[in-house]
Amino acid sequence: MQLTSGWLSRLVASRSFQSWAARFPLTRGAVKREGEALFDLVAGFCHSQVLYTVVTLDLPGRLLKAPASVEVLAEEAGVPPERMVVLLRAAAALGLLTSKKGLYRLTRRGAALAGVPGLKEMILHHDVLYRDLADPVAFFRGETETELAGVWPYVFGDEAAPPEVIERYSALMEGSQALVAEDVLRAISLKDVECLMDVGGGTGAFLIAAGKANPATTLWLVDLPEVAELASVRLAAAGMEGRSSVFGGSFLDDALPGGADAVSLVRVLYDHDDDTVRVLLGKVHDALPPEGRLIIAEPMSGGDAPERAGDAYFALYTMAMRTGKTRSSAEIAELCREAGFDGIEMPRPRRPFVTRIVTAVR
Ligand SMILES: C[S@@+](CC[C@H](N)C(=O)[O-])C[C@H]1O[C@@H](n2cnc3c(N)ncnc32)[C@H](O)[C@@H]1O
Repeated sequence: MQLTSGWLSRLVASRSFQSWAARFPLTRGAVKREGEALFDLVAGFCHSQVLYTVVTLDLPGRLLKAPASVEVLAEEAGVPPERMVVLLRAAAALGLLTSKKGLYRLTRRGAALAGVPGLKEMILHHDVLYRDLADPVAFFRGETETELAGVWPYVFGDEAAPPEVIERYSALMEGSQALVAEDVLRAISLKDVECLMDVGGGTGAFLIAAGKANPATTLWLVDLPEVAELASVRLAAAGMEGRSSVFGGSFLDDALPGGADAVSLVRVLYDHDDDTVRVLLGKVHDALPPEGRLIIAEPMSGGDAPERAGDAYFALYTMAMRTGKTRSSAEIAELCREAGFDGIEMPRPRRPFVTRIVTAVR
């Protein structure tokens, strides 16, 4: 429901109007829906914590094997039965579980939670984000020292982070890459691309998917040296050793290799501030030949039409990373133009919460 004028907002906020609208047949349906939506916002934190507990206790994995009673699940999870029933009913209310004849089982949404690649890991690493948001007013005032930057050490140019930290963030990205690659490769044809260079390509999951869909394309990956090593192993395991090259280095310090006719930046820009993005796009521009293509894919802000995933989740997440920023496709397009690109296109996103896409031509 959108209100554009002040007097209308004041009317809707008034108690007498609310009570009349909740009874009047033509408005009571909308009032009920608005009330429910408002209460969902009130309760959102509890919903997230129920989800976090369900995933931490691996209830989806457990119930995928067989339905189970409160008592069995309580025993297995080490939760008292009278508390377990509260958790299970909460998960049922959120559409994840259902119960029949004393047994809990997964709903379709619960089964999706068990099966969507990378989702479980994403939810589990939210413990850090939730700590960062524990005092949200201080967070928005910029008064907190957030921990999330520690999960992504490269954001402060810390390229020599401990291997376990690098492996953890790489696994997190690799796990969730399948959906991104699916949406990008559906939206964009790479069939005319002779050599695709995936910059900040992680362990190669996107490049492997692109390579499978385009068997004639040569595959190049650029990432920090430790990540590049992991990528070489993955590309070899995918049988793509012969058609791929991996470059270990920093796109902040080094020029990008020249010779590719397309460059992809998948979930890279939103890690960095505008100055770093300008430097990176400038290097991509230098590395591409005339008519070379740039493909940018990541979750984006809705801009003038804010949307839940981009503006009420990723924008907070990237802000907690400290150097990050969730931009709208229009903002990304503008940065591309500044770097000398044109021919900007923004294919309609299939699942904006997974990724949006901006493409440009050198
Ligand atoms: C959020 S991850 C995205 C990985 C992959 N593109 C994906 O979508 O799964 C960002 C990647 O950029 C890489 N990266 C960050 N700073 C970098 C730098 N200065 N030079 C090269 N790669 C960098 C990280 O190591 C990481 O693999």
